[in-house]
Amino acid sequence: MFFISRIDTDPAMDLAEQLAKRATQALLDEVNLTPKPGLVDQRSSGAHHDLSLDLMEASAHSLSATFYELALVSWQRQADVALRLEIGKIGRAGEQAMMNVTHGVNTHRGAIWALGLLVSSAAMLGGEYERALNITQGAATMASIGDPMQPQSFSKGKCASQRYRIPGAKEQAQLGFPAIINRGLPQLHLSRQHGANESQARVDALLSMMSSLTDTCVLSRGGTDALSAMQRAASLVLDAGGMATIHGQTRFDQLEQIMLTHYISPGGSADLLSATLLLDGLTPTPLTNPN
Ligand SMILES: CC(C)(COP(=O)(O)OP(=O)(O)OC[C@H]1O[C@@H](n2cnc3c(N)ncnc32)[C@H](O)[C@@H]1O)[C@@H](O)C(=O)NCCC(=O)NCCS
Ligand SMILES: Nc1ncnc2c1ncn2[C@@H]1O[C@H](COP(=O)(O)OP(=O)(O)OP(=O)(O)O)[C@@H](O)[C@H]1O
Repeated sequence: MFFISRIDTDPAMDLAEQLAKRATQALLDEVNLTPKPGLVDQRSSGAHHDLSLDLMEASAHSLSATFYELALVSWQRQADVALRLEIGKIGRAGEQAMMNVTHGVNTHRGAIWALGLLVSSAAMLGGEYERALNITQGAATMASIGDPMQPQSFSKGKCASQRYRIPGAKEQAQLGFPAIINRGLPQLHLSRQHGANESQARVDALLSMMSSLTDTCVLSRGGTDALSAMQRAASLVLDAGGMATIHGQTRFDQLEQIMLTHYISPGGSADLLSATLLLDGLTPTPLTNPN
């Protein structure tokens, strides 16, 4: 007689593992996507003196444990202050773990925030979601609950938000990631439908977000003139047909020139591209209507 030994698997741990793997992969896919204007990619460090592809990849790998913990603690929980406190603590510990790996360089702060909230929301739903909106709405609810333990520290993003009176990373999450829902995901699906290859479609998605996002990375380095110039130039690439066309690629070169002249980098859009790729993998139904 044979006995089959059965090891019970824990659905919460299974989902947490899957979400952590996907979130880390989304960060790796974003940084490896080439060409990107002003950002670290496979060609160069763009407009960054303290970042490199190796550093970004090491940082992405270091965040797997944070995403796993965020998902595990959120499994089938309701959005409330208790959970907000827990994920705030894990998110800040993740920022610290990232800083330890990068020796103090900010590689992925905005990404921990955006992908962390999305991973948490997906786990709150117990992995049961059909559309990206289901996940972004839960993330928005969590982002809107104040964290009483949040330290009142200085940040360039907060400073730019207040100085120019524009929404930053926090507000983007509290509003349910409109840049992803209205720009990144629809553009990704549209470009694929129009025959762009996967890399071209992903760059188009990045450009679509760059054309409207009030990116505090850009504002703190270049002010409103640089932000407007970047938004305009990104939108011209898409107007010309996007990265799958010769005209689009010519406009992309012009955009890249603007980024390097102003020494600016769309870090916020890059974070939201990672989040777009994560959601696209979790909920592959297109947001656009092909008709
Ligand atoms: C909200 C965060 C990102 C801090 O934002 P703040 O603007 O104050 O700081 P900072 O300039 O250091 O980082 C902003 C980051 O967001 C990205 N970003 C910039 N502009 C935008 C924008 N308009 N939309 C989205 N992301 C943006 C940038 O890439 C940048 O890395 C976050 O670090 C935070 O508050 N964390 C606390 C931990 C927590 O509660 N975590 C819970 C979920 S994991
Ligand atoms: N491929 C990428 N290349 C560069 N930045 C990226 C990339 N992907 C995401 N980012 C985001 O951009 C942010 C870095 O922006 P930025 O360099 O403006 O931050 P900083 O270090 O606070 O400012 P500064 O470099 O002006 O001193 C990171 O926190 C990260 O979230």
